[in-house]
Amino acid sequence: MKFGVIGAGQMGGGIAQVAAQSGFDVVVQDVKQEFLARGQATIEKSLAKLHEKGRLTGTPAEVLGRIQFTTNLQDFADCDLVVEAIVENEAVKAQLFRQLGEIVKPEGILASNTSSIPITSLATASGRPERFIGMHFMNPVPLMALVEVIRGYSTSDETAQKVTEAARQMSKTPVECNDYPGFVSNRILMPMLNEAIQCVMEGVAEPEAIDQIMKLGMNHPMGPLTLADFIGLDTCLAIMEVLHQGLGDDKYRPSPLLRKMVQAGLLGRKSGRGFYSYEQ
Ligand SMILES: CC(=O)CC(=O)SCCNC(=O)CCNC(=O)[C@H](O)C(C)(C)COP(=O)(O)OP(=O)(O)OC[C@H]1O[C@@H](n2cnc3c(N)ncnc32)[C@H](O)[C@@H]1OP(=O)(O)O
Ligand SMILES: NC(=O)C1=CN([C@@H]2O[C@H](COP(=O)(O)OP(=O)(O)OC[C@H]3O[C@@H](n4cnc5c(N)ncnc54)[C@H](OP(=O)(O)O)[C@@H]3O)[C@@H](O)[C@H]2O)C=CC1
Repeated sequence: MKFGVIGAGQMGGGIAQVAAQSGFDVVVQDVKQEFLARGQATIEKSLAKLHEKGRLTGTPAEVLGRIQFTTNLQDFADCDLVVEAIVENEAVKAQLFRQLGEIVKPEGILASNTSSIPITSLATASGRPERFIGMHFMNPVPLMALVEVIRGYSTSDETAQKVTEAARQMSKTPVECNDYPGFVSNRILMPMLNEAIQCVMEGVAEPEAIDQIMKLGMNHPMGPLTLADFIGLDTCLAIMEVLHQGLGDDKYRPSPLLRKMVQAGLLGRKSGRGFYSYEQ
């Protein structure tokens, strides 16, 4: 299986790593060499950690050796499955899928790791809606068990079956759902994170207190504000916008504080500051 990944950010890097760990030949693309270098460094760190704990089959060098880094989309021509993990923006993703539909061999499957954007709409842009699907990995990809598999309106049974099988080969548990805004994962998770942000805005409690209450009181592994910083506040805002527009209910309105923080460039862990500060 030749496995393609577009975007070498936190999700794309993680997906490429896990695909290579499961023995696939992987090609990962990003728009600039510096983003590829950053993605490679993150993969190397994660592989070293897994190796140290005895949780890696083979050596980090063997796994890394199965990953080709490129800035050229033509390198996806002979891929059997390509997973897109670029910015959560429908117009940008649709434009990419129009190009990929022309480049990837006709029998190749195209998938999006989108958190919320309609799979059916991206499938139409790709020009191969039967061989298009949502393959939604969770962050951090090397540690999280779930892949949410989202069928678009025209996704074929064969495509769903192949992608489910690929997820299992990657030691993940695929769970299917239908194409509604935010699918299941983010329709339920993101309003909770948005509400935690609203609590900060209204002065209900300090961020640390909100996180502690949810960690100690509900046994969540991370508090909601730590998790929002981890996901990326730009991504959280983009998901809330899709929920708000797609479901047409004001209960999904993005918190004004979330909007303001994104406008200020406070994107969470990836920009060095969100609700908390991080070393870069
Ligand atoms: C937005 C979307 O569309 C969908 C989404 O993905 S939503 C986000 C979904 N994800 C979550 O909700 C994550 C919630 N958090 C968690 O489950 C946990 O905090 C976690 C699994 C991330 C970490 O587990 P934890 O028990 O808190 O332990 P923690 O000590 O932080 O990490 C465990 C180990 O894994 C390691 N680790 C963390 N990330 C790693 C990675 N990417 N690769 C390899 N190792 C990693 C840590 O270094 C740590 O190692 P040590 O034990 O040697 O210190
Ligand atoms: N963060 C999370 O927890 C999760 C995110 N997702 C989804 O995964 C996708 C990626 O998110 P995430 O990894 O967090 O985002 P990041 O910002 O970490 O990474 C996105 C990467 O894609 C690059 N990129 C942007 N546009 C293009 C393009 N046209 N072609 C190639 N590369 C491009 C970005 O470059 P640049 O820096 O220049 O923009 C960046 O390197 C989104 O759709 C998101 O909703 C899904 C599950 C969890």
